[in-house]
Amino acid sequence: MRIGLLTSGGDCPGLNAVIRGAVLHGIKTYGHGFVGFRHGWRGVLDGDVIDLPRSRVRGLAREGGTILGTSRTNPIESPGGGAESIRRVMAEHGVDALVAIGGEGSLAGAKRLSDAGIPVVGVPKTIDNDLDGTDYTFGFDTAVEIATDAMDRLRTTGESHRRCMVAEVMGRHVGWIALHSGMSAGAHAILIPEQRVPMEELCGWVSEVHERGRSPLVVVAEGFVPEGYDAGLAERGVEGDGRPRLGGIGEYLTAEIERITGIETRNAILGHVQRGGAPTGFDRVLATRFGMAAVDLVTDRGWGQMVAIHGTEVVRVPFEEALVGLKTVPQHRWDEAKALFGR
Ligand SMILES: Nc1ncnc2c1ncn2[C@@H]1O[C@H](COP(=O)(O)OP(=O)(O)OP(=O)(O)O)[C@@H](O)[C@H]1O
Ligand SMILES: O=P(O)(O)OC[C@H]1O[C@](O)(CO)[C@@H](O)[C@@H]1O
Ligand SMILES: [Mg+2]
Repeated sequence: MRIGLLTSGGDCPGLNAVIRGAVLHGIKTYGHGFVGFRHGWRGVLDGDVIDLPRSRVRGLAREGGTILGTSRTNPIESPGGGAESIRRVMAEHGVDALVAIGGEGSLAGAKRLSDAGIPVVGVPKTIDNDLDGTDYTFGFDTAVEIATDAMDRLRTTGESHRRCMVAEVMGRHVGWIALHSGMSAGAHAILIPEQRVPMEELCGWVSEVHERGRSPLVVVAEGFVPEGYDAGLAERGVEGDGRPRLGGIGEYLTAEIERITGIETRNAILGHVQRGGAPTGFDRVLATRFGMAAVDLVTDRGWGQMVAIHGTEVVRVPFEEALVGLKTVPQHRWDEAKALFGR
């Protein structure tokens, strides 16, 4: 078979390891051939294709980003989109099947194409870890490592000045990165989109920590909204694709904490640093296994499914099961973390 790979949505560490795992396993085990579509679904619509021989994936497991490039192109509603155009492009390039490596948005597109008869399977990716149907997505562990390292550094400068430090991490709809990096760095408050904490409660935690001689560390996910405030708190307009532009809640909290508690406070927005650079060992292994399993899935003609990890086993999950809703932080995980906030 000749298999076309594409990476779609925000990039994340481990995408290249998926490509390498798929190509090596596919060539060595089955004798398949591989091409890559450039810039996500855009390349599939435009027929923008590169060959992926074994030599092209050498050493890729440790490289960040994606050698194919990515985009947030909608494969159906974009100009030139739809199953018929994609079928035509695949035929022109002799591509028998697609492996879509993406988050919930990109895989929703893959599901619709699969429903329309396109032979496509999925590989779940995102630093946000918000995809249901898999215990982990690769990229998440790397993002947590990067954020933890940044917070360790914020703590030493914070302690030196007896300041409160606010660290804003990614997490548009869910707080997994905030929860894990905050817990790992010993944060005194963690604020996530799933929980609407009032400002008074947050300031209470900050003051208690300061009173016992420590420098408070507050970790906030970009999608957090304090109780009693509306969702438009950090108005920064919208992205090209209509998503609200996030980033800024940390700045807002910093001013509010300083105003309410009188404690000198500083803010750091970690932003895209969390998505850059080499994947951790955990993510390299997960991504490599996902790439290999996706090729097994294609070989078995398991269209309309994605690979996933349940416990330590790589499994197959139908798109329709995996894409029902986002995997949010459950209440008990928040309660567990909250027991360590403040005093
Ligand atoms: N139901 C859908 N049908 C077709 N295309 C979709 C659908 N939902 C989203 N998309 C397309 O997929 C693109 C990527 O989705 P999104 O921006 O959510 O990224 P993602 O793949 O979920 O990855 P991440 O959230 O990690 O960046 C969207 O910009 C949109 O063009
Ligand atoms: O790269 P962009 O378009 O700024 O997107 C940022 C978004 O992508 C993610 O990194 C992954 O979905 C989110 O955490 C963040 O809100
Ligand atoms: Mg998404």
